[in-house]
Amino acid sequence: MSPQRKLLLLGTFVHSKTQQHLEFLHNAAVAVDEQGKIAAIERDVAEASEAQARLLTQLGWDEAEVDVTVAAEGQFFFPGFVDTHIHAPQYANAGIFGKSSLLDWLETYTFPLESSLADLSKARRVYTRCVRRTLSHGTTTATYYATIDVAATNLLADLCLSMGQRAFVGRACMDNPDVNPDYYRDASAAETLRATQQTIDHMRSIDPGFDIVSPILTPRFAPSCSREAMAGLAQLHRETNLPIQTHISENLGEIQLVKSMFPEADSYAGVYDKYGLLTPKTVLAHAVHISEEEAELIAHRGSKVSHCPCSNTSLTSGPARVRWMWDRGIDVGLGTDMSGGYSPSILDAARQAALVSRHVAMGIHVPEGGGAAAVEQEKERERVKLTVEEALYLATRGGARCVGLEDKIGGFEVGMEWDAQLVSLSQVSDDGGMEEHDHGHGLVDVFGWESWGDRLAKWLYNGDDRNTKRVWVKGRLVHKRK
Ligand SMILES: Nc1nc2[nH]cnc2c(=O)[nH]1
Ligand SMILES: [Zn+2]
Repeated sequence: MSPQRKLLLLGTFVHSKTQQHLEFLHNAAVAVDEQGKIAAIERDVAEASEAQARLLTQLGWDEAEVDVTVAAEGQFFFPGFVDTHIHAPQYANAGIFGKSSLLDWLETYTFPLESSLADLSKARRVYTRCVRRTLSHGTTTATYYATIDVAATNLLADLCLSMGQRAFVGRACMDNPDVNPDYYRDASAAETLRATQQTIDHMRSIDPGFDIVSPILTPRFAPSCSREAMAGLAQLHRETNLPIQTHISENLGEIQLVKSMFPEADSYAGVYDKYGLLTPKTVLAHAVHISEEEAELIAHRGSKVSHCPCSNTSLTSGPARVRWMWDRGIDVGLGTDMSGGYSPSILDAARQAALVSRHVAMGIHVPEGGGAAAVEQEKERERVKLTVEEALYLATRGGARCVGLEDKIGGFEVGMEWDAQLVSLSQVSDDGGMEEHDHGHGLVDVFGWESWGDRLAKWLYNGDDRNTKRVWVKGRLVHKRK
């Protein structure tokens, strides 16, 4: 890859300071070095030009070696989104799920599509589009499931690297002949491990430090794996410290299936724990129906949860309880779970997380007739609702923690990497029209009197890819909207 130029970004920067608070840096400047790292931040200067001059002097950088990007009025820089759970091959099915729920959806829609991507020209089309599309929605890091096919999985890794999306790429492991169809499964546990190793070797050859693209060990979900395959993947994790991803407790039928298949375990989480897969580097997608004991076990092991609200609604899996998981000390991020979820957008996932938390609130029974119990339940209803700040935290820093990148991405701090998006919200002109340059800027209208907090709320609830003008990963410009 050709060496990158240094960057200087000027204007308003917004990021999560904590889970509950956004921080707004106005008239600020961020300097990014050739390695894509934030070298310095200057805040609260009177004018952008002053910030620029100060930073260049402080760093000893020459103006000629720096590319400058200025966020105009109504624009701001925001950390790139982290999608902690997405199926790249299923992109071709986004929106196609009818009235299915998990187990029949897998059989009817998903396995046939995934197996067809052994055709590499088809895989290239779908994967190229998936990476481009998610980048255009501001996803700078994606934790992908691929398929069982080694060549197509390696191709996905190649495409992420060449298009510049930070990615964890997992070959789907599924060797159980009783659950997986004959036309789409690994021949044996040994084959599962051998094929997985081939994808690890490939990713090491294209990105030796796993800087942009990293393998992730991917037992599809307990029912699709033999005990030997799960134990073997856990052994591989202990040898390599590679991350792990899988699904857990998404659907009631699935939970029954796990119970009948693994009588030796106390629970679904107990199956993964028994076979060594519950680790601090494990991301568990869904966790809709986990019990108190399972939550305690997951928290104790330090495993993370990818909350996939769009998928959980689309496949009628159920409403996952983010506040409840946070209360128990579980780190949570967001996943599109495309195409269980129909949307490729993490902004959309954040919005749906906020809405689903309100459904959780509405499900809390408030006894009639008032009294202390009713007051408590009313308070609880309020408490479980996610705020705008919390939803945007889930989309950025929360996701970064889930995938072990909290020191590198998710916020703007010196030493972190420049994974960011430039967001633009339309300014309404005095006559109620749009400012000339704002045509085609999407659904968000800013009148000018809104606080910055309110602007972010408008973006969360009505924003889309039309608002994402530029996207960078590790300092490299990876998407630009005309
Ligand atoms: N949502 C979802 N759940 C799964 N469980 C096993 N495989 C899948 C999948 O592809 N999507
Ligand atoms: Zn999934």
